[in-house]
Amino acid sequence: MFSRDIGIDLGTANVLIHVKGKGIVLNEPSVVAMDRTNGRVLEVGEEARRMVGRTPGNIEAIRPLKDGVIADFDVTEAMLKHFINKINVRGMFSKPRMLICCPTNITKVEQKAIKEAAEKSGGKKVYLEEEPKVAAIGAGMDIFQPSGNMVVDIGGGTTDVAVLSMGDIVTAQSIKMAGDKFDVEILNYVKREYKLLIGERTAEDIKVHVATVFPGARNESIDIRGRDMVSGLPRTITIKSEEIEKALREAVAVIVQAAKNVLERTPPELSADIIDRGVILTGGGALLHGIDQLLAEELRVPVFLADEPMHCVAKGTGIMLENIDKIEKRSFI
Ligand SMILES: Nc1ncnc2c1ncn2[C@@H]1O[C@H](COP(=O)(O)OP(=O)(O)OP(=O)(O)O)[C@@H](O)[C@H]1O
Repeated sequence: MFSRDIGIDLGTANVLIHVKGKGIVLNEPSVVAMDRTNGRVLEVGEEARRMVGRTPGNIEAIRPLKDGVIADFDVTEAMLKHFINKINVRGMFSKPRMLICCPTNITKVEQKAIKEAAEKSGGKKVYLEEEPKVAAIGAGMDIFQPSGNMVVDIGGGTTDVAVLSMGDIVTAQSIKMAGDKFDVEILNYVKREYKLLIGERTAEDIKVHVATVFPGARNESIDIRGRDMVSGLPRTITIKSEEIEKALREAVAVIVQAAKNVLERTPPELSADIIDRGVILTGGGALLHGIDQLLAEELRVPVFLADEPMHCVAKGTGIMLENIDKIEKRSFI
């Protein structure tokens, strides 16, 4: 009988749960729909996401995690409980141990808040681990050798850049520039250039279907609908890849700079390893068209996109859970 320890990638955009021996059993957006009048939770995850920007006055679709930290503790707790109940932890033989991934720069208070929410949701013992480390493991890097490995994990709320060696982070930087901010940049561009108001979901569609961040690398277009700011009426416009490349230029420059900062602080022996092994990109933001080419050009090292980049952290928790007994002996957050 396998033990039911579980790993959770508690992300700003998505929550993934990995059960030891089973793999990824849950992958849902981090969204909760609530009735404002009585505080009741109406929907969680995919169902709630469909409501974003489409709710009547008394219903609110909330994203309880913002910039990779807990913005609304009670709602985060309700969301975690819902997801954990969904995978039926309580029906398990015994309470599971939980390994939860969080960004590198969250405060002790925020760490405690995440742990408490997981314990209240049925965790016997809850461990927290830093996201870039687990992402690197999930991407297949052997970070336990005395050699340099560099990972750039671009999520919804945060981008974590880290150089790892011998199982630990040597240099790292976590910035609040990632997928969500790309959406905001696109939304603002459309507002500025076309005087058209669009929603978050539409901005994300543009990012996924036509965006590129490497000049000339993509040539797509998409028809989008929104509300004309002057007439107040619905209007359709066509957006091209080259426009979005310009709209995202400043935002991606911030990520490039963070990667450069980390490389500048990396000991020379480890830098040499990174030239040989390259940089691995993980997280949903790594799927942004052209980001691998742009980073390779700017950093002058090979850059690789991980297999299934959005699953790396959850897969990494699975690998770490295999070694949970060793992990238990170490001092954890
Ligand atoms: N094909 C794509 N192109 C560009 N961006 C994408 C694509 N697919 C997903 N994304 C973006 O990836 C982001 C979500 O990634 P992910 O699930 O790794 O984040 P997260 O782990 O929830 O966030 P964080 O690590 O900040 O807590 C969203 O902003 C989403 O729009």
